[in-house]
Amino acid sequence: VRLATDSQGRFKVLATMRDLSCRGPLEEAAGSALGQTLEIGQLDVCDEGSITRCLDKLPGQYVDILVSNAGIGLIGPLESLSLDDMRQVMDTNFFGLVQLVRALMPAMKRQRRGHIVVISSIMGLQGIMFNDIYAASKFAVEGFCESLLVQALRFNISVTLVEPGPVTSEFEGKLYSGVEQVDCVGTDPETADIFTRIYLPNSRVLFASLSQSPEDVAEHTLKVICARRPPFRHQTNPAYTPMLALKRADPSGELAGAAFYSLVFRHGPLLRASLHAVRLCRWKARKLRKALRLLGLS
Ligand SMILES: NC(=O)C1=CN([C@@H]2O[C@H](COP(=O)(O)OP(=O)(O)OC[C@H]3O[C@@H](n4cnc5c(N)ncnc54)[C@H](OP(=O)(O)O)[C@@H]3O)[C@@H](O)[C@H]2O)C=CC1
Ligand SMILES: CC1=C(/C=C/C(C)=C/C=C/C(C)=C/C=O)C(C)(C)CCC1
Repeated sequence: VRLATDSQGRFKVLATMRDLSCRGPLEEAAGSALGQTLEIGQLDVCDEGSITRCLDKLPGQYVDILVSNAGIGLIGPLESLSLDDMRQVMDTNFFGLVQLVRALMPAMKRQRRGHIVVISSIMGLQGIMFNDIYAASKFAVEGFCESLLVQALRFNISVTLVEPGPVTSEFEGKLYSGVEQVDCVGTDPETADIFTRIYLPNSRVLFASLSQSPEDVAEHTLKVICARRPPFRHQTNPAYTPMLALKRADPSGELAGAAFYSLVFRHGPLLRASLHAVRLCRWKARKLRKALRLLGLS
């Protein structure tokens, strides 16, 4: 919708979803752009036939820009997760992207033009406890794109990984409802305790304090799409810069491991207090911005 309602009218968007009966909210958000600069198509990234049918509707099976966004999360102790659920994550987040790129890249190569924009995650760069499979799927995405990049550049195709931290979408709610079903079956009591008493409360506070809106991520995505020389990686949340700096500072991985261990097991109260403080500052900043707007000062 952000692209389709671009004030300069630069984009014609084919927005896709796997279940077209859910298109109501998208149609509403698109408003007058619907049928003009925004069309809706069916596409399930896990279904090759659906990808082919969708692309067959495009002239020359070509798009200038692919934004690959479909993704699902999975949290919990490894022992309580089913292999089927793990495969579903890899199928959607990784093989879904692979299938899309494989289907779209030949036309981009023929045109010697295109931009592949992939919504990855900060977890494509740094693993987080109890997100083992989700992080693995995003690491796979990053390795795939990194390998593809040089060949793509030869054909004048740009590749960009957009790497958000937590985002306030339906993603978080889906994660937690999945956890209620998992109920830590098959895990030892100590691990179950770490997950339910340490990870979950910290993760909820972290989402509440540091998350971005989907609209904000959309603005970042628009920015990389419009860049004269699109970056290969683009992180959308500066709050995660220190976490990534630890990794860069010590390639052995020891520093990052020790820092996470301390945050989780030694300085939990400090972590939560800092996150609450961040949340308060953000709330105050929002209030201030609103007041300035009301006074006509911004
Ligand atoms: N929310 C977050 O904290 C973060 C999210 N991300 C990434 O951002 C992207 C968007 O997630 P977000 O909007 O937050 O989460 P949502 O759960 O709100 O949206 C994910 C979307 O992916 C769609 N989807 C899932 N499986 C398929 C499939 N097989 N084919 C087509 N579409 C599918 C879902 O459709 P349906 O409604 O049919 O299930 C849903 O619309 C994901 O790649 C995610 O990994 C990255 C960093 C943080
Ligand atoms: C950083 C951090 C934590 C959790 C981070 C989370 C939960 C990040 C979620 C990111 C998402 C959802 C990315 C989606 O792709 C802990 C373990 C609570 C404590 C230690 C520091």
